Amino acid sequence: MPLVLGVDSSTQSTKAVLVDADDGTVVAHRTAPHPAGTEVDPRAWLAAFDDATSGLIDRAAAVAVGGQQHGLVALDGTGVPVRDALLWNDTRSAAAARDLIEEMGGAQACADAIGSVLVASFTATKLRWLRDNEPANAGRVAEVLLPHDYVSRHAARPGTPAFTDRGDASGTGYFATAEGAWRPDLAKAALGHEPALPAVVAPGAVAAHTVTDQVVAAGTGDNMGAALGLDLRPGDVLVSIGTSGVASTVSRSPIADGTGTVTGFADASGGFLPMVTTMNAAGILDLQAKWLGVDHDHLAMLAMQSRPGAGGVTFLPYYGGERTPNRPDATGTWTGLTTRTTRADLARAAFEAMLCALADAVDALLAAIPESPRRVLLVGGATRSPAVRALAPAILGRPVLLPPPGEYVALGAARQAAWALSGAATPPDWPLAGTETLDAAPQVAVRAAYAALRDSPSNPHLEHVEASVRSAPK
Ligand SMILES: Nc1ncnc2c1ncn2[C@@H]1O[C@H](COP(=O)(O)OP(=O)(O)O)[C@@H](O)[C@H]1O
Ligand SMILES: O=C(CO)[C@@H](O)[C@H](O)COP(=O)(O)O
Repeated sequence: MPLVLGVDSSTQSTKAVLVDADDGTVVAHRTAPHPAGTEVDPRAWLAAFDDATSGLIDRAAAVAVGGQQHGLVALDGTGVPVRDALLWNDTRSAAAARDLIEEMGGAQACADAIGSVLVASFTATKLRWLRDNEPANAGRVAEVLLPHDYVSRHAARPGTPAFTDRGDASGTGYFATAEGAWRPDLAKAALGHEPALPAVVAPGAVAAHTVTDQVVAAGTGDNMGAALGLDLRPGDVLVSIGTSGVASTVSRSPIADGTGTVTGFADASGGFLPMVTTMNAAGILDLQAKWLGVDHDHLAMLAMQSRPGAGGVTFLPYYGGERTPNRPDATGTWTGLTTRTTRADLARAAFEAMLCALADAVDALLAAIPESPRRVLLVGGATRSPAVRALAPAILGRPVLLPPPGEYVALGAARQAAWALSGAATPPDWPLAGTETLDAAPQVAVRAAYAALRDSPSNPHLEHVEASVRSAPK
């Protein structure tokens, strides 16, 4: 029974799971926190990797790292970061995204080239921001990595050249996703000169070895890792509620959505991963709990004391700007507050707003793919909340499958490690037992109230970016 180690270097923490390669049983797990913020010294992720994998990695025959997508780890000629990494949820490069889209010939041309329409999350936009705002730093950039590439190389023997996979590469903005090849010309256009890019390792292949000769697999983006961990099939929709809110599915063919709502990523097993991402998800609950001075259990209890519609309170949860819809400069907008509004209503409104944004994401995803929906699965840190579990099927308007509590990105990375270790053509079959079905009557009125506010012409952030994308040349 060989053991394999899967790691999720996600936005808020590193999670490591040690897994039996034969059947996917988790035998041990550890986590280590990351610094907060949208700009982080990437060496903190290496320290968190060392901490979370300590005592586990020595027991593993193979290891793989899943990581938060996008982001910019810019290294100088000696491999030292030229500045702190910019994360996927840092919106300072929104204008750079608009410029690059225009230079590529408009939104549809951009989607045709890379599979997605650029938003501030994508690495290419951060390279352009660096070129325009920190030219001295930009000039020192010799190599550009994604967060998971940087951590994977740390796991490998010193001197190993950097490597990545097509899943995470598809979120850079300089990777032709349908063809599976870098577009170094696009990286050069963004940065001003051509940086070294990591080798793209095939799904299931051995990418490198550790200093003690353990196999290191390619690793991937966290959402691709979750799809692998849950063995997602076409028609399955995975809703993940972590720092980001994500609705994703796997598909055999690429998409190119010129509206920018659905990003057309590659997955970690040779197919594609159409996906809709919101920037504000579990953090909405964190903030609401802080404002009300309660913990998460109390917040959930309060929310369940209110009624559907939260006593008329509705809000747009765009606290950190938003990506879907594309409103990077937006802020939160609360409506419907009266003298009758209670603390319970305020708590309830937070769950409803978070889930309405995710329901929009699911609808947009389903509208963009040819497959009819098979199953909707729910994962991520916020599923620990009983109120999320109670309200998700009601707001999503369909039954939701809740896999047993687990770190599914890390599990997917472990499955990739086991795949590379086996040398087989396909990943090992790991059964998923104990999935619970959540069901509730759909709350159509709650979604209608949210949609009315989201699309209200009086919303100060509505026109700005969406209009600029619409008017980009075809
Ligand atoms: N009981 C809970 N109720 C609501 N939210 C929770 C609970 N436990 C954890 N969370 C939230 O889950 C989030 C972390 O989820 P996770 O999927 O690990 O995020 P990421 O992968 O982005 O690092 C945090 O924002 C945290 O507050
Ligand atoms: O930007 C995206 C997807 O495009 C995010 O989903 C990041 O990949 C971060 O994920 P979490 O840390 O929230 O899981």
